[in-house]
Amino acid sequence: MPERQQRAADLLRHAGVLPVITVNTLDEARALADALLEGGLSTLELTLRTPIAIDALAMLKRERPGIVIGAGTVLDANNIRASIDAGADFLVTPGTPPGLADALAAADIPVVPGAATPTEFMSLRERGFRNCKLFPASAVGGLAMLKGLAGPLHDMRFCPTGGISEANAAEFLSQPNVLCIGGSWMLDKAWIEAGDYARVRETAARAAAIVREARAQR
Ligand SMILES: O=C[C@H](O)COP(=O)(O)O
Ligand SMILES: CC(=O)C(=O)O
Repeated sequence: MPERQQRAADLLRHAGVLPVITVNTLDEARALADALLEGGLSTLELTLRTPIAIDALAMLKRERPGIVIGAGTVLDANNIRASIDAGADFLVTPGTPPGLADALAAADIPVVPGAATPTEFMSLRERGFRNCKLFPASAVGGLAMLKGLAGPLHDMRFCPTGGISEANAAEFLSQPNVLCIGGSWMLDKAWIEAGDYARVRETAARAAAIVREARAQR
């Protein structure tokens, strides 16, 4: 577990921003991944919310080996198995009930289990997890929640996701217990429907710049 924990921490810290993408076709997956990569975001979370998701994950790992891809919306052991078989580099969950936590602890891959309350984070900590997702971050207190967790859970690090935008990204990244922020603000549904991938690329580039600036100020 500690080595996998270190790998999870390293890849989140390296990413800084984790775009959360949901795709409906393989072409859309290619176009979005390319736009994010061109914008400077080479790590992404691809959610298992659509029927094509596992095929898209496998295709991207084959065709875009330079992109680090986490499977998101991992809800059960079947999702874990399918994601690993498709080549996922890591796994992300929106929440982590005990059975899923056990299955994640047994999976030989970096994982970022999600939770929303101190008690849930403490349950994950008991199983050895130290790098977790705070979801849905803004709805459960956002920055105030992260500051509150920093004292008692001082050895835990977080990837807040949910409600983060270009406007508040820097503030989240400036929290010492934040390794990375997740979100879909660079993947606006209307831009995707319009095929406006340039807008995705530009917003991704601004997100990458926010990470660089936040790092320079730490
Ligand atoms: O389901 C939502 C994603 O996890 C990211 O949240 P967001 O769309 O508020 O950035
Ligand atoms: C909430 C999220 O990003 C997930 O579905 O894993």
